[in-house]
Formats: sequence, structure tokens, C-alpha cells
Amino acid sequence: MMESVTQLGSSIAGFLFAYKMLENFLPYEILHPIRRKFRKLTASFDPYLEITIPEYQGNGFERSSAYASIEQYLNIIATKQAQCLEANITGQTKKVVLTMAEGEEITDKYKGIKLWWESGKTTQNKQTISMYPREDDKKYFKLTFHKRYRETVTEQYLKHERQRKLYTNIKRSGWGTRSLWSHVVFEHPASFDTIAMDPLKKQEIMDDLMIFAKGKDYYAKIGKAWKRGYLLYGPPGTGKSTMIAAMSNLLNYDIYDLELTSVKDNTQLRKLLIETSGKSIIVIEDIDCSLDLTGQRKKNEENEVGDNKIDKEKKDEASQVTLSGLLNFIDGLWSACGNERIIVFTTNHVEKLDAALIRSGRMDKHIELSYCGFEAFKVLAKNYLKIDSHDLFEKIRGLLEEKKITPADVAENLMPKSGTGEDKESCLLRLIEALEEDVKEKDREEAKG
Ligand SMILES: Nc1ncnc2c1ncn2[C@@H]1O[C@H](COP(=O)(O)OP(=O)(O)OP(=O)(O)O)[C@@H](O)[C@H]1O
Ligand SMILES: [Mg+2]
Repeated sequence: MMESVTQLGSSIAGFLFAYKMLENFLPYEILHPIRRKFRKLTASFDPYLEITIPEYQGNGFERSSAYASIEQYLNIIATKQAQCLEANITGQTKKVVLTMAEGEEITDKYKGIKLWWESGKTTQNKQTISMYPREDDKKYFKLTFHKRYRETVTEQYLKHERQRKLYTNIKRSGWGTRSLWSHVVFEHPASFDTIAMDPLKKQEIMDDLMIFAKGKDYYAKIGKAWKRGYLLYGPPGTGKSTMIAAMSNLLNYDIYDLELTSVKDNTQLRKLLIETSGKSIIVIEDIDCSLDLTGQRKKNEENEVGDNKIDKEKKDEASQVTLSGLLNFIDGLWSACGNERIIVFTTNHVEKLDAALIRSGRMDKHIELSYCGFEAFKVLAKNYLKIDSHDLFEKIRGLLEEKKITPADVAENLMPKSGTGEDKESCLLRLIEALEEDVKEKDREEAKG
């Protein structure tokens, strides 16, 4: 008896010793299955570390931004691999669609360190009642790497300089994801420095944003969801989209550009919004055009009962998102799961918007972007011509008081024509000419009647 115990003991010791020796030589691909089988036994010797990143964090309603960015990151790696794959399939015109089965792995390399990513899910107790339209399965990513690289991986690889992203809800399939969003890296030079508008108003907006971004404790104290809504309105070319880019650059937030017309219905809208991550700006541009938000839709449908089949099919393809669906999102789910998010609506026609949509509490701040005043002009002159003053400024000041011109048009006139070596004065003169031309036109129109 004693003998067999000793024997068993020595064979375990032998196994562990062999394992310990082998781990330095055996590739992970071979070692990995052994590890899995003998996990308990080898735990203390295991040279590999695992880090798990669950999809939902905190109370379970907050999609982790780490998970979201890993998903996107792995998508890029997988797409690159897919491109190689695609090149090998001659005569195949169909796109290779990569889907990652559970437990499947993808490898990555960072500074020569090999890393393994694995996607998986744990199935929750089906008896729990979910109030939110979220699946019961908890998805996660698992990263495995050799212990000796712990510091490099956690301090550098995982904190890899965060590139900001611009997400759109144009459907694309990808690696291991059923994500409704696709993204590109967001690089836009706009900053509040270069935005042409009244300096006091600009400062007020910047302060508002900074207070929001630092307001975690404040929002928690007053029991309010950490979110803020901005309505940017004004004519085309006054800098609404530019300001959104500047906001993202100021706060280091991702942008989710939500194209409402391609959202199927309210359910899909909810899904999209739940999939956004914290520290982000959700943008709905041209809110007045995106949707028939005035309740007209229902009436139209009633009138068109007798429509022929083709019309009906067309209508079915159209977005079924309703004003109340959007409001529910802003007030309901949004409050429950949307922490550290900014929502921005833009419109050229603020007067057309449904009062319910813009009542305060939904849109916290209304910002008007308007025609170019003298202060705004000075910012543009600095941006484009690198000047703070010029003899012609006074003349321009007078003309701007008389004439409505958008910052976009001023910018267009001020920009030196490339390759012509145009000097600053000719640029200013071109602007003056454009303004005078417009003033003359206005006079003519007035004279006509
Ligand atoms: N206030 C501004 N400050 C600096 N540049 C501006 C400003 N407004 C417009 N521009 C310039 O004009 C271009 C168009 O502006 P932008 O796209 O931001 O306008 P918009 O208000 O979003 O218009 P639209 O209503 O048509 O979407 C920008 O690329 C930018 O160079
Ligand atoms: Mg715009």
C-alpha cells in the first residue's frame, strides 16, 4: 500500500517536472490541450496567464468599452487574415465571411510576444427574468500569454494607445461579432481652437463639456444618469458636424454616428444603443429629415391601406423607428444603461422639431451655430492665413454686419488656392469681393420689390 502511494507520488512529481521542463520548449498549441486537461494539477506551475474580459460589466447593463474595443480590434486582425485567405481562393468572387465559433482562437503578436485570444460565453440561468432585451448568454474574451510578459501585456498591449473610433450602423459582418456597428479610426483635425464662433459662447460649451466629463460623482450624488444631450442647430455650413468632431477630440470620446433611416424599428434602435460603450458621443444628424417624427407616419399608413404590393414592400423596407421609440430610448433604457454618454442631435430646422423631442431634460443644451460674425471671422483668418490683424479687417467687419455668410463660405474664400502661391491679401480681397457681390445682389433684389 505504502509503496503504491509513494509510486503515485513520484509519478505525479515526475509528470510535473516533465511538464515544467517541456513548457519552455513545447509550443503553446501542444501545451494548451494538456493545460486544459490538467488545469488543477498544473495551476501552480502554469506558465500562462489568462485575462478574461466580460462583455457586460458593473450591474450587467453596461457594455464594457474594453470588450467593445477588443472586439473591434480582433475584427481588424481577422479581416487581415481573411484578406490573405481571400487571395488564395481563385475565382471566388464571394466575400469571405469570418465567423468565430465559440472556443476558437485567434493569435496576435505584440513586440514579438505571442498572444492568444479566445471568445466564449457562459450561459446564465434561464430562469432569471430579464427586463432588458439582452441575451442571457454572457459573452467574454479571454487572453492568454506567458507569465513572463505580464507587465508588457497589461501595461502596454492592453493599454495600447486608444485610437478613437467613428462607428456607423451600416451593417457589415465580421469576426465573432453580431455587432450592429462597424467602425473606422476617427481622425479629425477639428478642435475648439479652430471653431469659428462667438468666443464667450464657445467657452461656455467647453466648460459645459468638461464639467460633464468630470461629473461622475456629481451625477451619482444627485441620482441622475451620467449623460447629456445637446441640440446643435443652424443653417448648413455653420459648423455643426465640425463641432461634434471637436467635442470628440476634446473629451477623447468615440463617436457613434446613428443613421436613423437605416434602423429597422424601435427594437433595433434599442439594441444599437445598448451596444454603444461609455465615453462616447451618439450623434443623430439632421434629426428633422431622418425620420417622420411628427406622428405623420401613422396617418400616412392609414391612408395607404389600399396600396399595391410594390408600394407596400417599399414601405416595409423603410425605417419603422417612431418618435416615441426615440423618446423612450432617451428617457428609459438610456437612463438605465447609458452612463458617460453624450447624445447630439443636429438640425437645420429647429422650428420643425417636435416639442417633445427637445423639451429640456431630454436635450440639456441648445446650441445655435449661425452665420459668420467678425469674431468668428478672426478665428478663420487665423486658421487659414495665420494672421491676427490686417488693414482690411475693418472693411470686412462692416460687410459681415450687413451680410449673412456661413463660416464654410468664408473659409472657402480665405483658403489660399494651392500651388498659386497666393498671398494673404488676395485671399482677404476675394472674401471682400464675395461679400460685396452678395450685398449688391441683395440691393438689386430689394429694388425689384
Ligand atoms: N464654425 C466653424 N468654424 C470653423 N470651420 C467651419 C465652421 N463652420 C463651417 N466650417 C467649415 O465648413 C465646413 C462645413 O462645415 P460643417 O460640415 O461643420 O457644417 P454643418 O453645420 O454640419 O452643415 P450641415 O448642416 O450641412 O451638415 C467644415 O469642414 C469647416 O471647414
Ligand atoms: Mg453637418
